[in-house]
Amino acid sequence: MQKENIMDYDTVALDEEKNELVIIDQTKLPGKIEIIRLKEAKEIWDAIYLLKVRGAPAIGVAAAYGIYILAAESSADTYEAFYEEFKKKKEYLNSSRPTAVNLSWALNRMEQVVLDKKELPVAEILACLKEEAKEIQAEDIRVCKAIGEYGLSLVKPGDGILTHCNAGQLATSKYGTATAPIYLGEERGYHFRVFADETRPLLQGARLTAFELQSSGVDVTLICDNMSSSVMQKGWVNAVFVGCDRVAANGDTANKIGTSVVAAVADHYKVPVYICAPTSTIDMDTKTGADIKIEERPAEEVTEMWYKERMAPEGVKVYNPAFDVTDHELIAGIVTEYGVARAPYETSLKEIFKKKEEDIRRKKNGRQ
Ligand SMILES: CSC[C@@H](O)[C@@H](O)C(=O)COP(=O)(O)O
Repeated sequence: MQKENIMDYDTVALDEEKNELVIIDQTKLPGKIEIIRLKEAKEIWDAIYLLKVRGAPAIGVAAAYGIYILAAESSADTYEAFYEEFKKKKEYLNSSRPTAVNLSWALNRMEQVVLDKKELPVAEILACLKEEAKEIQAEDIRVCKAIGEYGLSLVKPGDGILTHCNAGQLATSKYGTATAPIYLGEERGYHFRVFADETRPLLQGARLTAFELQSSGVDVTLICDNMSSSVMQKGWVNAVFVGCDRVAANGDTANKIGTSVVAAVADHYKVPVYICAPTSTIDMDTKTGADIKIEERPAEEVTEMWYKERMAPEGVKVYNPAFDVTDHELIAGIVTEYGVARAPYETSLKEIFKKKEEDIRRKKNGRQ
């Protein structure tokens, strides 16, 4: 049955009975809320590549359910055959998009289950895989909420907040990352004034962020990407909150193309830029932003997508990187579920991971 509000839908879900991945087709938003069901490897790969499901954490959750669904269809009767098939499917899904580290992070976590449960029959390994995928999603919700609390401590009621792309509920399982402080603040009467960059070329800010914030009753104003300087110059922005696709060990951050422009402008106007980053998006194996692979996407996204008529001359050269890297020097803080990391990030991010390890150890001991 059609629900009234986009916020009442799950961005990503598993239909356990039918063994299908259920997602909102985000390419149809905001015009149409269309729920689609996926089962085949190619369908899941396409959904991620074509941005039907997008945003680093949501991609991770979709990949976790996706690999479980594919594994559950396996007819392999030995562990070796099952694992061989699993690895091929995992590599295939992992090739759908290169920049958001949550994709490989979630798939590696799922593979670890297959390795750890080696001694069990395949049917039991499958049950463990399903639990792990569900836990990845449940964790995503807890993590976003914690990021929201830490983010909220950085702003005050009535503040103007600018965001770029969509790091909202539609990019996660709930709350979003960059929007989590906004949603929690809204519940507590902070009444932020939010500016959402439209985010060319695919308009995630206009189609998704403005849509979900407006649907939640948040005071949101849509601006074109070239207007951030104007609103900051007027003193309307107290902080920038953005999400990320991969944070390197030195704090350099890849996020949607245009984020580094916003950060450079914010630096000029002395507006702090906060990167809202679940630890699943922090890649300590990547030293600096220069080591992050930036996805390049088809020229048509720039020249014709979303337009009734072509917006550029036929045959014109187009450069269409989907992400850019914001230098760590432009970042005031990296807001994680374990607190806010500040420069120097090499040290503070290590401290964040230490807290995470302690937390995992504590929880494991509590269960024993
Ligand atoms: C919480 S989502 C963080 C990022 O993934 C988001 O800001 C972003 O850049 C999304 O890009 P997209 O190409 O739409 O997947």
